Amino acid sequence: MNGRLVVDDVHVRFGDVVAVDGVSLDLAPGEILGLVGDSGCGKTTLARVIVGLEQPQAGRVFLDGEDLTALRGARRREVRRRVQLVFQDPESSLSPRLTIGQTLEEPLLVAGMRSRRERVKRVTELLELVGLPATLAGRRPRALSGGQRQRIGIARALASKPDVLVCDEPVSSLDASVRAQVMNVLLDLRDELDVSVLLIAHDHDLVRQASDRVLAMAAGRLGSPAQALQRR
Ligand SMILES: Nc1ncnc2c1ncn2[C@@H]1O[C@H](COP(=O)(O)OP(=O)(O)OP(=O)(O)O)[C@@H](O)[C@H]1O
Repeated sequence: MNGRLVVDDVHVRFGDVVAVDGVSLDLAPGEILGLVGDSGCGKTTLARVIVGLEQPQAGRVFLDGEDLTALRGARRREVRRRVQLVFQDPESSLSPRLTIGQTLEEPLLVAGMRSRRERVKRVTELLELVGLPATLAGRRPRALSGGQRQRIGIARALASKPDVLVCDEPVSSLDASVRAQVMNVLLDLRDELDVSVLLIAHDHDLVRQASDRVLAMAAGRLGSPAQALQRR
């Protein structure tokens, strides 16, 4: 089973600010690992390093034994697609000009899926995976609710069939009433697709309920094992 993610002693600083200060963690295949911590403790920076949007000054990230920080060119793109980020704010991460279908087709095109018929079929599958009707494909983001938009954000991350999803505050922009629904989508996906999930949020209760294991981050570092909360 794929999806073992190992973060090994990652350091990131922005000028004088130490954002991530020697973080190591291990996400097992199919595991949901929670990461909690106050605003500014470095969670988003760590997420960006893991998905390759930020280059660490030191440390490495391995996916199934392969060092993601050392990969270049086509191999980098190939392995990178296996680790996808679900953004916090679907409002700003979805293009208002594109229909939902076009948004979901984009990563399929990048992955080389040339046949339009295949893409349309896959878009329908992706919508189904996140519990949305195929008819939404023709709509634009503004016609959708916040919860539906975040489901589209998750579907887009799933388009390239990743082994790892990094979810950075996936429900914090949503109303309390729809948070549980969107969290359930993530939990179902883990069971259905065997995807590993790094679930980042400041809401301890939400993370504890959804995760197999929870790590706490403060001032760029992970807490001692005594601070880590175990659900099982
Ligand atoms: N691009 C950047 N340039 C300069 N400083 C940055 C940059 N990105 C993050 N920082 C700083 O690094 C520290 C960690 O920020 P980060 O966004 O990773 O924390 P966070 O825990 O995700 O917070 P939040 O929950 O508010 O997003 C903060 O002090 C932040 O101001």
